[in-house]
Amino acid sequence: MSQPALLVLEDGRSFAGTSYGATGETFGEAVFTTGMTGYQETLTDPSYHRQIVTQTAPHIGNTGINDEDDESQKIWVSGYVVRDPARVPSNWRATRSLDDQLKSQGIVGISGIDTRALTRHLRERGAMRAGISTDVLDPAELLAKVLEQPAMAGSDLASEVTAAEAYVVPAEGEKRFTVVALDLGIKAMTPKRMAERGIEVHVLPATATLAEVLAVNPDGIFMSNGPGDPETTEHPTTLLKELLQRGKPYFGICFGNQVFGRALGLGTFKLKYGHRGINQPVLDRATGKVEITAQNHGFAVDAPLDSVVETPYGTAEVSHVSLNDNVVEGLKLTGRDGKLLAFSVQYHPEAAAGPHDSAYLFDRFVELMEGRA
Ligand SMILES: NC(=O)CC[C@H](N)C(=O)O
Repeated sequence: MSQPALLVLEDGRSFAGTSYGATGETFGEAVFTTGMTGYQETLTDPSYHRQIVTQTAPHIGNTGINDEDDESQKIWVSGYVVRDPARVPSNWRATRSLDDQLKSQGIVGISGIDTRALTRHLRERGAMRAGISTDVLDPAELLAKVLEQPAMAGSDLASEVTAAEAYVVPAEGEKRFTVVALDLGIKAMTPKRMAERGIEVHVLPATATLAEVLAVNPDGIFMSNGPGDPETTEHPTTLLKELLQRGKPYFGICFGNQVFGRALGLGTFKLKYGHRGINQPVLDRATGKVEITAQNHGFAVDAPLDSVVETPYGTAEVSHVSLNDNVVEGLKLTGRDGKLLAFSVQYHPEAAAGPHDSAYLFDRFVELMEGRA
């Protein structure tokens, strides 16, 4: 029997629907993602920790859940909003239904609401705190609880998702390089993309010290995606400054782009409703090429697109830009001789899910470590 459920946003807008996944109550920042496929990767991306995710695609769950596509050990979204869930999953890899997976992991969701109206509301008013409940069906009562929740701005969440212990992802084939990857909420596909290129990846917890990083004797440093406000990344930012000072090649993705920006002396700010989906156009300013990218970010680096910033480590510039709204999508650092020293992107070249246009960035990291970039 389906049970009624209620979604309430912090500005008082509410949507009555049907329970989906687990019953109970949950809170988080309401955001939307436009990916028509890849919900399994979305749900298990640690960057979605403490967010209630709405899928703009109306039919979700069609391909069920399989044993291959998880990006981490569990589902991280705090709540899930779907217009019209599949009643029967159908895919040769599916081992269970999305509904069962949400239930077994205690993820509270809601279905049968007008997700177009919700998305338009979030686009106009901005991402905001929200709650879903099957216990409290009175909007005013649930709103009072929503208003007690912490805001995403100022939230330090990487410590809640990072690995407890360091681990190694071995290189596939011949080992060519050793990289330290600081886990701020890393997705499984990221070390895999490096391993495929002969990189042995030492994934270290977000709290790793400079001494612990140097003990690995890495050829390069990587910082991952992750949840929360980049203004709270004091430790990784200081660590990165120390590593750039030592001339270590660096590659960062998403949160790792924001940490890089902060290490270079740039600020970060919260976007109104962020970029989430797998069809986001980005311009590579050096080549004029457009990449269609996977994205999931609510914050961005604050820099004029034509800025050339002299830093203690080299010259920093904006390398990539969003063609939807001109948000900074990548940074690069070059030395006096014009050679690349470090770079990062705000989007997801590991492409899980998403198009593979940006895979060249992992090759660029290899070239950087080879001294050929
Ligand atoms: N996927 C990410 O790394 C997101 C980074 C950061 N938490 C943001 O929302 O912008």
